[in-house]
Amino acid sequence: MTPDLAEPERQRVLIRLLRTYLRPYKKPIGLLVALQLLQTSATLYLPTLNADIIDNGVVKGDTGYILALGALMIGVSVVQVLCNIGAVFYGARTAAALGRDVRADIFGRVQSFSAREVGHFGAPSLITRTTNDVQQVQMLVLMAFTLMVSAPIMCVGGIVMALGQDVPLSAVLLAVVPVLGICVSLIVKRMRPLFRTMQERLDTVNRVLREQITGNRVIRAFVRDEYEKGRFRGANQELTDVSMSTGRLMALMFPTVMTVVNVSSVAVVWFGAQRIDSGAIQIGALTAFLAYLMQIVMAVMMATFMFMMVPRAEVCAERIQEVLDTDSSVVPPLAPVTELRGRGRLEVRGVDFRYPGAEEPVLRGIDLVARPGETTAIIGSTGSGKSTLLGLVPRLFDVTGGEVLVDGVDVRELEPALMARTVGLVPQKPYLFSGTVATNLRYGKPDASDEELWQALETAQAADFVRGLEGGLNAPIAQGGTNVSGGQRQRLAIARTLVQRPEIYLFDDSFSALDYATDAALREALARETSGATVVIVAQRVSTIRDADRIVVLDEGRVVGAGSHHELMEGNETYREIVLSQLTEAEAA
Ligand SMILES: Nc1ncnc2c1ncn2[C@@H]1O[C@H](COP(=O)(O)OP(=O)(O)OP(=O)(O)O)[C@@H](O)[C@H]1O
Repeated sequence: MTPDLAEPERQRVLIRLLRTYLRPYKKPIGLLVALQLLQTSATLYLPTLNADIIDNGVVKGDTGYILALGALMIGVSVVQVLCNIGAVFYGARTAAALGRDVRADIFGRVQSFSAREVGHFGAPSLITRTTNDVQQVQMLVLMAFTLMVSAPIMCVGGIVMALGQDVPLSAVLLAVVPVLGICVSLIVKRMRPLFRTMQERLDTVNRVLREQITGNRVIRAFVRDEYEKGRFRGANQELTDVSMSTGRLMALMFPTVMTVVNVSSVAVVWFGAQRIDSGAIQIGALTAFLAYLMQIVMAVMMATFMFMMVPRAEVCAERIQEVLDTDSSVVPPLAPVTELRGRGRLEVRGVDFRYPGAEEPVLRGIDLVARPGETTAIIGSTGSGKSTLLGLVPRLFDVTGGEVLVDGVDVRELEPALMARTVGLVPQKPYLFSGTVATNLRYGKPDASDEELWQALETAQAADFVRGLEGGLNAPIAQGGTNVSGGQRQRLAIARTLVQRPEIYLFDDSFSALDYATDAALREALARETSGATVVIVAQRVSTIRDADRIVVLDEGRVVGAGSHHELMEGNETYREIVLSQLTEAEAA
């Protein structure tokens, strides 16, 4: 799904992301750079001071000199430590702020997505991108703040200071630095593709896990635990394999670097001893030289650490940017209509709809009108396009042809808040959020009073069951509403829409999990409650819709008939077939 970008392009994506999100933090970044400069200079100065103490204090037995320079060394060390603390503090704070900002923007973008974009990325991948991917970029930033200033200065400064101690001895550096550079870049190069695979496999683990948690009941019912365990084991093993491969490369890095360090230390001591023997340098200079060698190697090591993180962060940045650059296919109107003149007349005019990527449209040339004060029912066989049609009204998707009008205004022109006030959809698979019964019912109208909630519950035939719950309105609801039954969930979802009091009610097969008596009682109460409103009911069950003012029959995405129950029984073969598959001739009459 993620396009495979070329390496330079991927680097540009990371740089663009960092530039955008670091721009507001110029001041703290400037401060931490200054602090890093100071602390690195102090670090570089210390071995020279040490050499001075040895050569001019210890060797000559000058205690006063040792004390004076010792005090200076303590002062320099204090400056170094304080600057380091300050730099780490500002670095961590800025990196955390960057992470927060990127996460907020991804979340905002995902919220604007229609079902089409969510389907394109997949929920697990969107979650990984918002959490893990952002964290990788955040970690790189933190590392860069600590090292980007200090590592190059340490490296170059170390070389300059080493040259200052003894030029011929510095020839050792000519061999050490390139050898280190080559070893490290070879290892990093091999790591890049592995990191990309690692993020993708992490996505897979998340997907499998999510599916297994969501589908837990089905897995139990089919006793497929072993099969699912195997599936997870496979995904988990693949992630482990790629992690092991990167781990092995990282493990290779340390012995390689340490070998170079040790060999070069021996070389420095060997040549240094000869230089001391010949009187060219003093013992202090050799000590300082060794310290600078260590600083140079440490700088290269730290830079390597950072570069090891770059490929992974690049992959993550690309995945983050992909989400941020994706526009919702349901675009908010440029000049939104904020008020409607009417009571919620719904008209579907010549509507076609094709799902993204599908060859055939699922709806073709649909015309229908649902008027205020009337109940319009839509019936049709499974897969005939009923849910799709309802979804076009609150713009879960936008039509691919024709138009959907509310009080004569195209829904694509409506201000989202006005849309929410006007159209209330009870989806086929209602979703309840974690919280309480009350927080769920107030979802569309946060200021609704308890009386309003109870009234909606009464109408939805859910009052008795809520009264029976411990805590009543404050009874806890689990994520997805998994701690209530399917029928109870449906009724709570109906009550939630009733609390909102929209002008157009869309019930998508919302009575399917109810028994006949509850279904009838609910429809009767609903008729009283929603009188004056436009009600559209999608149902499979004939008894649910036979009393509707108008019944629209859908077949393979087309309207094949419309009228009252009796009219359709007389003249519509598709309707007759559906009805007679559920009722006898006598019952249907
Ligand atoms: N997200 C989607 N992507 C692609 N095709 C889809 C999608 N959702 C539904 N479809 C297809 O569109 C057609 C109509 O589906 P829809 O859910 O609207 O039917 P329905 O009449 O509501 O069915 P049911 O009575 O079973 O709920 C089906 O053939 C289905 O395969």
